[in-house]
Amino acid sequence: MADIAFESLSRWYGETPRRRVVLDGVSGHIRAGEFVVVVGRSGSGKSTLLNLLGGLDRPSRGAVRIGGTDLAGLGDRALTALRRHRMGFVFQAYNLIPTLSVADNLRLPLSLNGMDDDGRVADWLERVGLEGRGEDWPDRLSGGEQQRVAIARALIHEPDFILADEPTGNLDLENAERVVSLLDALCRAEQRTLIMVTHAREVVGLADQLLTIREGRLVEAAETGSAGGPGIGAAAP
Ligand SMILES: Nc1ncnc2c1ncn2[C@@H]1O[C@H](COP(=O)(O)OP(=O)(O)OP(=O)(O)O)[C@@H](O)[C@H]1O
Repeated sequence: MADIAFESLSRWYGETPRRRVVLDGVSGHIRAGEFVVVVGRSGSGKSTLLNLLGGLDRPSRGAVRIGGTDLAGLGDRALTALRRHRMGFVFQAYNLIPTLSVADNLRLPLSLNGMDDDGRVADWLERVGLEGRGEDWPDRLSGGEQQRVAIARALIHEPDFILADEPTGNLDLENAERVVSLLDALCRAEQRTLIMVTHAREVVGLADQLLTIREGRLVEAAETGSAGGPGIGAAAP
């Protein structure tokens, strides 16, 4: 388990005079085991920040440190290894491999990490409420079911960090609530860090930390209010 620190993080595209700055010197600290929600308007830089924290992209300036290790000091192979072992990703479009069964989709991160099945696939299918569906093709599953497979796939190799980019973007309210509470519960049970980009404001109430981005900059908490408020499924006061 490790904290993530990011300092003066910037990402731009192109060169001056056409340089386009999409993330502009953002700093923060994410403690191991926290649920962090990233919100902001479309195009504000949320996915850009998530991709930098997850080592999917490299900053133009500034640093990301995971447990004190500066990602800039890692070559591409080391960065790939860090992502493979220590991170799990969940995207809006599920991104399951359509030519592999559900169970084989779950076996993929295991084999990439040199881990045996040892009942893990069946265990994770059960944890996400899909017991007995391992031999199905992904396209036989509903959107909500596919996203639950994607959650199992992101967690099965026991990563320290789960990065989720709009995981409920394609789902109706009922499935969205189920996916968010599943991710929250599964990460909290094992003290895994969960960083989620979302447009669903109701998720904010579940977060330990809220990062609000406006035009590439972090908005101070005092400007947005705290991360309190009722979450998905919370009883009305
Ligand atoms: N490869 C690229 N080249 C140029 N601009 C890019 C590139 N990738 C992203 N951008 C721009 O960076 C800005 C921030 O994009 P980002 O995907 O981080 O926004 P976002 O807040 O996640 O948006 P959304 O909520 O719509 O997904 C956008 O204006 C986008 O057009």
